[in-house]
Amino acid sequence: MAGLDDVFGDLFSNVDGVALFSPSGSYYERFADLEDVEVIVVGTENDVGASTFVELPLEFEDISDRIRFGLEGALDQEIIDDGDTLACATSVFGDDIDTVSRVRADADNHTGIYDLFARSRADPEVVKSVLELAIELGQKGQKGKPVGALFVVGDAGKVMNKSRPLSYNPFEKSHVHVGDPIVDVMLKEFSRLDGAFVISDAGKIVSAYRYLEPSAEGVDIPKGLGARHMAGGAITRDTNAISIVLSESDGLVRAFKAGEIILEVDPEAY
Ligand SMILES: Nc1ncnc2c1ncn2[C@@H]1O[C@H](COP(=O)(O)OP(=O)(O)OP(=O)(O)O)[C@@H](O)[C@H]1O
Ligand SMILES: [Mn+2]
Repeated sequence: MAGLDDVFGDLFSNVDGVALFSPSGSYYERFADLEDVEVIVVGTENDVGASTFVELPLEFEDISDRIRFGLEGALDQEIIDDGDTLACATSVFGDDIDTVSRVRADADNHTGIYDLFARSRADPEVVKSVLELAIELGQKGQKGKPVGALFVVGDAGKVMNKSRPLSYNPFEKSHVHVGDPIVDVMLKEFSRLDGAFVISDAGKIVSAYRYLEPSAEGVDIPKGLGARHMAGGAITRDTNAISIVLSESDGLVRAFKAGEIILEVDPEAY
């Protein structure tokens, strides 16, 4: 099998580092004695107590999203340099690591998936909570029926200025935050209603029922998507908010930042 080692060995020869995605403790330990190899652990939790760690907001089902998040995070945290080549080891089929990808960290080829969480106006935990809520809503729907929803997160003052109420605001005088289980139930209940939810940087629900009126000029959203996605994308170009949109028609959750679509996830995969 020496021949195969030569061929597959190219995948990890001369790499600048190894990124282990959610390794088990025993897997991680096997790297401890290797010399001259920088080991970066990427995962939703640092179970193995690695000293170099990039936290994932969720275990991205899409492998390229998972790897991009890890590399963009490692670049941002200055763990690796632009142009470094990494062997990224992750699991595709089961719980154990079964796949190695050789990937070059290219700062110019920046998807913004890490920035969406770590470099948005809103608190990363707030972005994560809203994304989880949208995924859950996509899985369950409202009383079994598919439901759509639009969450605009961060820079709430400006978002309020670029929108108008469709109805009375049920959150008018309340001081409630996303992530609170009762609030999550309320948000799911109100998702039947028209318009957008506006959420502050700190996660306070500022309003429901907002009709967004951003200028949609020059905003590029995937073909086939309608007014909800157009408004959700455009508001993130006119303000420093990000938006998370659940589509009633195709069931996918999409995130927008700076007028661009950054992430697309299928709730059924979680
Ligand atoms: N500018 C807007 N601001 C807030 N909500 C909006 C806006 N435009 C549309 N919506 C909401 O989106 C809903 C669906 O509109 P539409 O079908 O055109 O969007 P879509 O992008 O195709 O979304 P979906 O994939 O869920 O159908 C509307 O009923 C309304 O509640
Ligand atoms: Mn539609």
